[in-house]
Amino acid sequence: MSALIPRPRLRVAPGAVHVPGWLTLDEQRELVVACRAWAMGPVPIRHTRLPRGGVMSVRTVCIGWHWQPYRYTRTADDVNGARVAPFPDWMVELGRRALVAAYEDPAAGDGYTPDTALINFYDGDARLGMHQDKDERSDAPVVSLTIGDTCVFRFGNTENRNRPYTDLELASGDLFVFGGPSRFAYHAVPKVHPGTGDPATGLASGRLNITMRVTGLDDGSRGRAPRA
Ligand SMILES: O=C(O)CCC(=O)C(=O)O
Ligand SMILES: [Fe+2]
Repeated sequence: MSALIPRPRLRVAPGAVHVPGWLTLDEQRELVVACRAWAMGPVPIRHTRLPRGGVMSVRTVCIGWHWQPYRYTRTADDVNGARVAPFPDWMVELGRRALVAAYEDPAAGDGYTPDTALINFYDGDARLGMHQDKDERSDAPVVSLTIGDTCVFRFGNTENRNRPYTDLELASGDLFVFGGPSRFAYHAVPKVHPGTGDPATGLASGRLNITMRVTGLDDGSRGRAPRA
C-alpha cells in the first residue's frame, strides 16, 4: 500500500484498535536490532512444536516468560532449557504508550506492566491460524507491533474461529491493541505479502511481530492455571 495514502485509526471492535504507522522508522530500527539479538539467545528463535507433533510455520522467541503450547515458564524447556531474556523496562514504557495512543486516553497505560512478549518472524509462506491468546492469567490488553512486510490480520469474535471477523492489513509500524471485551477474541494471520516491507527498517524481508502481554504469573506459579 502506498505510504502516500493515509490510513485511518480504526476501532475494529470494542477494545480492539488499529493505529496505522504508530512506530517511527527509528523505533522500528531499534526494535529490529533488539529482536535480532533476542533471536540469537539465550533462547534461539525456533519453530514452536505443537503437542500433537505439528510445527508452527512462524518462528518465535520470547522474552520475560517463555511460551510453549499452552503455558508460560521462565525456562525454554522445549528449546534449550535456558532462562529467557528479561523483559526490559523500555518495552514496558512502549507498551504503556501504545495503550495511550490506541485508547486516546492519557491514563490508559497506568498500571499496565507487560511481562512477556512473543516475537514472531514470518518468512516465505508462514502464517498463523485462528486462535485466542488465553494462556495468560490476566485480562490486560495485548499490544501488537508489526515491522516489515504487510500482512492480512483477521480479527474475529470471542465465541469461535468462524465469522463474524474483520480482515485488515497490518503494515510496518502499525500498532494493534486488543483489550476489554475483545481481549479473548480469536485472531489469525492468514497471509503475508512478501516484499512489501521497507528495508530501511533493517529487515530485508519477512514480517516481524511483537505481542506484549501480562501473564499474571509470578515465579511461584507455573503452567496453565485457570484465570482468576
Ligand atoms: O503476528 C501477528 O500479528 C499476531 C501474532 C499472534 O497472534 C500471537 O503471537 O499470538
Ligand atoms: Fe495471538
